[in-house]
Amino acid sequence: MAGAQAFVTLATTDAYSMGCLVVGKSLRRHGTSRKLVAMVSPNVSRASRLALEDVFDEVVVVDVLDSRDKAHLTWLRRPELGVTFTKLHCWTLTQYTKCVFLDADTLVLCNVDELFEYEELSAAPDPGWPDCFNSGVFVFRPSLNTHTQILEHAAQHGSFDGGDQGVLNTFFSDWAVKDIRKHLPFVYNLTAGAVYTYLPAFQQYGHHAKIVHFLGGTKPWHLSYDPQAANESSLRDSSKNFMNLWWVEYYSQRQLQVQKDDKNEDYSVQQLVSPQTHQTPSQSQKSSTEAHHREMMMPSLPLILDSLTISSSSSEKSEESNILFDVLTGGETEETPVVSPPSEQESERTEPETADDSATATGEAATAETEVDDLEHRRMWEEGRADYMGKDAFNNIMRKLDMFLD
Ligand SMILES: O=c1ccn([C@@H]2O[C@H](COP(=O)(O)OP(=O)(O)O[C@H]3O[C@H](CO)[C@@H](O)[C@H](O)[C@H]3O)[C@@H](O)[C@H]2O)c(=O)[nH]1
Ligand SMILES: [Mn+2]
Repeated sequence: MAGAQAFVTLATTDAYSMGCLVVGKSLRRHGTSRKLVAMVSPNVSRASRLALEDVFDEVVVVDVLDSRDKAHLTWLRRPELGVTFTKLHCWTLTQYTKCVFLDADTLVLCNVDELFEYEELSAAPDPGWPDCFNSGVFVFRPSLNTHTQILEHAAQHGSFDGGDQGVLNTFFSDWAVKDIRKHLPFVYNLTAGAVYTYLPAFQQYGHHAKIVHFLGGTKPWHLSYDPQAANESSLRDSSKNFMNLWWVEYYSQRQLQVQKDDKNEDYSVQQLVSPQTHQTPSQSQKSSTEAHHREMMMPSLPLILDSLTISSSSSEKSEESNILFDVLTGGETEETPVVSPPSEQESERTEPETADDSATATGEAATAETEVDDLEHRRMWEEGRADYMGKDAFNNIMRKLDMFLD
């Protein structure tokens, strides 16, 4: 049998912990069957760690590795990135046979468990220099041997960008040309900047986005929720909408509560395996920590999803996701038509099929067709394949939320 597999992320500060929380929640929302591991440095606060333990199977404390490569980092104008060397510790997680690393500034939009079919080292091209891979999303095999080799390589050759991406690209130096199967499709590491640099491609393929990466100096947690963007449907605002979607995921507390309860079944087993990484606080401790965490780190934002996921007392997970679906997308309670940005399927569908149909027949056919569409939409949603660029675009979701909260 194949050994355990895990998604891994990293935070060396409380701010990046907010990102990790969203990575974990978005993976759970889309029903991953793999373990979730967060690596944190010792300075990450207890409140942040406890919040992470609610979502992740393991929270592993790792030492901070610093590249101390000030020259290169200053040149990159991101002096803080030396700590990204800490990422290299992911190779020590040998309790897993294969892992997928996700930067703390990524947001998962659908189930991406198929990534485990790829081999080390698989990654998507970096948008700035596509012969380099971006190290925000990559598939790897934990191995102490590889870990030592990479650290030795780093000590000897340094990093051309001062961060982990430079080291990893010179270590796995044949990535660009050796084996195309190790090139992940760009939709697994879609950088918000791609929207601006190649808008027509984004219009063509943006629907297939699977993981968004907020690469660069401005992270979602630096900004606050922007209702303005939520009301705009221009594709150029998609990166802002992704930011808003990030905040919705961040606040999805109740949703998390239910999934956490589901997870608890094997929580104790996990504890036996790795007692050093798991201090399980009591339920009341957890919720007060959660509240504390929110007070400490969250700016003043409406707790949208708290009031949204009203059905969290239900123990049926599928029922839960149906109700969430209804509230987010209109579903059975739909009163006004959802306005979607124009898309090919959309415009085809609204065109009358034949001009000589009687009004009643057309009406009936249209109703039947809408029902089929609704069912298909619901099925896609339940499979974790929400259409964030179309029907489930943030502005549509917000419109429904506003209706619901009124
Ligand atoms: O103070 C920090 C900085 C980074 N990180 C972690 O390291 C990752 C990478 O840093 P990030 O700020 O996300 O870098 P990017 O803006 O994504 O920049 C690029 O350059 C980095 C340095 O080479 C690579 O690690 C990234 O994958 C690559 O996308 C983060 O997501 C976190 O997981 C921390 O925990 N604390
Ligand atoms: Mn990143």
